[in-house]
Amino acid sequence: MKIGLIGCGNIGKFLLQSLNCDGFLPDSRIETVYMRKKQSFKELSERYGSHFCDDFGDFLQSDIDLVIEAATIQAVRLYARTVIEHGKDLLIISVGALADNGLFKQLKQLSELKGNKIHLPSGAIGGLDVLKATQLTGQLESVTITTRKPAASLTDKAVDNELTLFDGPAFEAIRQFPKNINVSIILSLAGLGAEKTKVRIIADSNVTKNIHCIEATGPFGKFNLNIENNPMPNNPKTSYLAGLSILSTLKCRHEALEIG
Ligand SMILES: NC(=O)C1=CN([C@@H]2O[C@H](COP(=O)(O)OP(=O)(O)OC[C@H]3O[C@@H](n4cnc5c(N)ncnc54)[C@H](O)[C@@H]3O)[C@@H](O)[C@H]2O)C=CC1
Ligand SMILES: O=C([O-])CC(=O)C(=O)O
Repeated sequence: MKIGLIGCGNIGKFLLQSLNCDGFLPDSRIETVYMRKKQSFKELSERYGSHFCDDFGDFLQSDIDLVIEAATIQAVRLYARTVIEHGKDLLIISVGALADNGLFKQLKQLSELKGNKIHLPSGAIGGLDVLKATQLTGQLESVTITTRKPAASLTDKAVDNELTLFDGPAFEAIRQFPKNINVSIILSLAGLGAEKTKVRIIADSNVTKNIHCIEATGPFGKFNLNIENNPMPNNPKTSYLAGLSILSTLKCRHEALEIG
């Protein structure tokens, strides 16, 4: 699989290392990277063996089948349509962009029309299989996620113990915390939507991990998931699992046997 990557930050470099240097998926390689800091091209290209470019047209013309977005919600708004219009599959990790129902529908319709796939990995959480199964049959009544991160990842304010920064629906949570609560939107897409999915965000001066606690209830029963994620070394806002979930999504893409 020939991959194009948008964004070369924390997750982007993790993917370059995993695919191009460590060979975790022997049939997949990042061929081209679109990023804006031209001064790092030479060094990065020597390290990872990919072609780096700052012209989006050149990026799309390069020999790639699938584009991975690992940048920002704004980058999804800017580039997702064009990627699909050019007949490429797309994997989005800044999935918070899809809280915008209009954009979500547009991308879905466009990919159906072009015969391309859009992959939305589970990111820094799990349990989406439970939400999808229960939602499909009207068995899901409530979904809540409580996210607790080291205070400095969420606020400049001094926090003594803990401070609840947000308590409300997912669509508003992602508007206020676009770099910290993409997980609430993948939950919304799998379950009850961004208006009914409830979110609490807590800045905690006593934790070093990114902790997500998910509760779902309905006639099916009750579901609880508590995940304590180690952060990525260079961006403590982002959990290591988010990068791993992209590798897993890539691996499953063409497999005959599907688990879960
Ligand atoms: N779905 C999930 O569970 C998770 C999603 N994320 C999201 O994944 C994304 C990437 O995370 P990190 O790598 O940790 O962030 P990062 O901040 O380390 O890297 C993002 C990179 O994208 C670049 N960038 C920004 N706008 C761009 C544009 N228009 N075109 C090209 N490059 C652009 C930045 O210069 C930066 O180098 C973020 O949006 C983050 O919020 C992070 C963790 C979990
Ligand atoms: O990485 C995490 O734990 C969650 C996160 O930043 C996000 O959902 O945007």
